[in-house]
Amino acid sequence: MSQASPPQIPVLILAGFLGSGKTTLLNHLLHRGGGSRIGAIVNDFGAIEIDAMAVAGALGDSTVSLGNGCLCCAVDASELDLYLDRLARPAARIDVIVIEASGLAEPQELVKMLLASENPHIVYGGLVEVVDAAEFDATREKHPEIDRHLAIADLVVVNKADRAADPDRVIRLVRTLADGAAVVPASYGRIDPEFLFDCRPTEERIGQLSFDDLHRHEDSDHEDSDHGGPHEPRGHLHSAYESVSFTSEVPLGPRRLMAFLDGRPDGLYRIKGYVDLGAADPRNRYAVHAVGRFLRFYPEPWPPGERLTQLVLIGSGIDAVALRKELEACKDDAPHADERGMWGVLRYVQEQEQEQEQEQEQEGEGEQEARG
Ligand SMILES: Nc1nc2c(ncn2[C@@H]2O[C@H](COP(=O)(O)OP(=O)(O)OP(=O)(O)O)[C@@H](O)[C@H]2O)c(=O)[nH]1
Repeated sequence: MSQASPPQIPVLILAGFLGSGKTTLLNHLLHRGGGSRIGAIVNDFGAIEIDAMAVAGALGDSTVSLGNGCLCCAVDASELDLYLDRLARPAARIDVIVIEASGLAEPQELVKMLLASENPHIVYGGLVEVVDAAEFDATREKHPEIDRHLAIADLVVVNKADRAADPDRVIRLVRTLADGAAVVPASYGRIDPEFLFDCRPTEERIGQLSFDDLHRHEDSDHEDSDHGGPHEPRGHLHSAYESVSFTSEVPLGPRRLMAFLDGRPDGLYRIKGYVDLGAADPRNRYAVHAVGRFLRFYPEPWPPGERLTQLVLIGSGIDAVALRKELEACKDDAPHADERGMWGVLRYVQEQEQEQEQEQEQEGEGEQEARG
């Protein structure tokens, strides 16, 4: 028998602003990762673990969920270590671990936590930043810190190329900010998995991401913001954001829900979760995603046994009490569906189906482009 120690498992960090497409990309990897066994740690910002639910089906017991708050603000790395231990045990036979950060996490904090890990079975495998090409300018304007995240990335995925008015301009701009890291365009996170499994930081980059350097980044955070709670370094994106969770056993009426969504305040940047539309469609639940002004519904059959509306709303300057009250007012358990009630919802399903059809047609083309 060989005495050689088993190879260390690379741990990748998948980061990127709210709604940029991290979960979509992770799901793509899980379905298209070839023979590699992927373990995932999913960190949700909201109290309901929507992202973890979205990947759990594909992974079974190789997913670990760290909900309700940013992992980057954990007091120490011990909780993360515990989960890494679980995934890295030889019996799990995992080849690569992906940590999906919350959309408000500070990537350098996560890198620091991984570099501090004493687990001999793992090695830091690089930072992947996902960028929403359609929202990039607006996000940078609001959060100039994003530039810093790109500067420490090992791979930047410029996602939602299908939605951006001029994706090439965004790609060029990202290249100037990404400090030599690889930059690949994508739609629906469909990149060649090889990019990730090969994105180990170069020696140069390990040097760049020394503790001293990361602390330096943290110091500058403290200078440029006046937000932040007692346990959160100021300047962290999430210090300005709040999340509201809403759960209901009573279905929501489609008309009422659409009125709520159409009138959502600008500060409410992200909504995600699952909605029970009751008699309007008893067979399906509706996954809902809002990112800025973008809104989509994805109907899918209810999993056996569970019928619950679960939503997470994330925004800055939002009125949590008022939002909860508005959602309460959407409840409607009328036994018969109002025939036209679903029209408003279906408008946002249809477009997505068309997009995906177009996407499927372009898929081969896109992958070729990503390779080039
Ligand atoms: N048009 C388009 N939509 C996309 C693309 N990638 C993701 N989406 C949609 O964008 C929404 C958000 O995607 P997610 O993958 O949940 O984003 P995320 O980064 O995990 O979100 P948070 O965890 O909340 O930060 C969903 O409705 C996705 O279907 C893309 O390339 N093009």
